[in-house]
Amino acid sequence: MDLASPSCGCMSTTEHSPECPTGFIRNPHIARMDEDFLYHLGLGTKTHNLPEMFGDVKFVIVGGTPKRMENLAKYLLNEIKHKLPVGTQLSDLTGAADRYSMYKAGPIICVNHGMGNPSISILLHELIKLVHHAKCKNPVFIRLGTCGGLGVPGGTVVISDGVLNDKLNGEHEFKILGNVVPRPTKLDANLAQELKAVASPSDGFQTVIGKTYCADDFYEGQGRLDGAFCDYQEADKMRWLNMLQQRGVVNIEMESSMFAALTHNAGLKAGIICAAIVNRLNGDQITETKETLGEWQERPAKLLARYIRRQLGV
Ligand SMILES: O=P(O)(O)O[C@@H]1C[C@H](O)[C@@H](CO)O1
Ligand SMILES: O=c1cc[nH]c(=O)[nH]1
Repeated sequence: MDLASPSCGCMSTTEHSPECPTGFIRNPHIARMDEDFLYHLGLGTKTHNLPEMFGDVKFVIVGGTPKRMENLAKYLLNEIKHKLPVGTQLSDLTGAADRYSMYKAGPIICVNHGMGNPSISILLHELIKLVHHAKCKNPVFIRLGTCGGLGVPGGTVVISDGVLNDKLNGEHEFKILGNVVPRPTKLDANLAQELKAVASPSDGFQTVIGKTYCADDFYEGQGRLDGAFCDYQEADKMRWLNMLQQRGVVNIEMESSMFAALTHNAGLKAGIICAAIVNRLNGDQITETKETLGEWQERPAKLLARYIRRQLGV
């Protein structure tokens, strides 16, 4: 399969420059389509005026659950002091699609991605097409989530500066037409530093930067001993976790490799900021109270709000 010669003038189909003139999508078929309907978002180029609805979007925030994204949008709305048009309220913009939920807080959209790489992949294809069709200018994509920490206590905020796959390299292996197509899982280094720069010693929690290991599931894929199945021993698990730690891995979650590979392929500035909800060197079960988990999950949102306010100058 020849995937090596993009028409945009970039080095290759896997290394587009952020200034790439073709926009965010790398698909010549789309321009030939009469209509592009983003099925899982319930939005289309004919049914909706996407530039009018989303042309002002500067930040695309994704995270697992619909409720977290709705609460985040409410919080950010207040933080950036944005007033919704009179007579309107924050509501799910995905209409009848009923797969993902999307909330718009001025120049920010908050969308839930479900669990795992396949789920976030569908969403990102459609979000990347959305910002393309809406003609958004330099939107920044950020995944805001939870993770297992590696050698950091629960409540630590982890900013990713790279993503490793199960082969311990910085690629996501896409399966396309029966071929394995590796694409780099690169995140924006400046964005990681910008997010870290808004953390403060007075926050009452620590914020660290490190590598993220992306797993395909929560249990055996992350070396847990508490899944329905387990054919290895505690010592095997610890050997693997220690080996990951030696490679610079600070956290483990389930969407980072797809997120990094797709946003990088689109030439988008992108980053990942997560709250660790367990230190995997100490155990597997998540046993904190709902209140504690809720407070921990607000921590990355606080840093995100400071970063966005700084960018918007508000
Ligand atoms: O961002 P969230 O908290 O939804 O993501 C992590 C990774 C998995 O999707 C999920 C597993 O509990 O949490
Ligand atoms: O341990 C954890 C916690 C949250 N999400 C994960 O994928 N793993």
